[in-house]
Amino acid sequence: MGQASCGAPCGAPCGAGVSPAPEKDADFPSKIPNLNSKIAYSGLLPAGEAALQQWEILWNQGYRTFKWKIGVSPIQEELKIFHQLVGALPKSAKLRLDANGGLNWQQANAWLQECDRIPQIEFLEQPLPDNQVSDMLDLSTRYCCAIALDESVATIDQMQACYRLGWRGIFVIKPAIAGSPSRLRQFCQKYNIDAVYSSVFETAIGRQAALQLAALLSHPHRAIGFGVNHFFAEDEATWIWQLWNNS
Ligand SMILES: O=C(O)CCC(=O)c1ccccc1C(=O)O
Repeated sequence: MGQASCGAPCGAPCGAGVSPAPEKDADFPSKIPNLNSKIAYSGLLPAGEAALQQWEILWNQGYRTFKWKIGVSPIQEELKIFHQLVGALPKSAKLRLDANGGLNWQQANAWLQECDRIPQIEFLEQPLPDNQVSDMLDLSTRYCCAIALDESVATIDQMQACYRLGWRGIFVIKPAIAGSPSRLRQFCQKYNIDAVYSSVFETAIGRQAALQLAALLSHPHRAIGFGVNHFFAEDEATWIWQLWNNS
């Protein structure tokens, strides 16, 4: 769990412990049985300038947390779009930045400096390549902005290794690739992991299984990363639900 203040030198309120505002479940009522819970979804934005148009469409569908990919174009270009995006987003919105391990040390520091000035930023995800966990631990002590690990914690063994190394920040968990659901449940519950459950664009069946785990184990104040259906030409969840209810 995040704490109220991180002790970083900026003195600003720390994002790590701040609960995102309660959100409307974007897929509510769910087309999948037994998933009509109050879990909020994070809407995935396209990389680059396209995000400037897309966020509002998702906002109007009920999304209040968004994820934007960074580390794709030159940093100065991305920072410019980032400031436009943050300026356009309502103050109550939350924005997650996902670098997919695409930044170097200097760029990660530059992004975190920017993030520390912007309260809407919920976290920066996987700033450095997956094998640079010690450097990400180091980064997490330098800034208020929370950091999430994703590629570094792809499997349960990796989650355990990072926990042993001292990682107490956010774990982005992809149930479809993590491994045994019962081991995953044990790990999350035993160590009270600050978990963000997230999609890997799985099939409708994989999505249903992942959402069930997410409903059980997700940090209650964090949106889950399953707001991805707009990236598919067809809504598989609808398709499979119709298949099962064709009587
Ligand atoms: O996590 C989310 O919010 C959306 C899902 C997402 O970003 C994603 C989807 C498929 C494969 C990799 C990733 C990723 O987190 O990098």
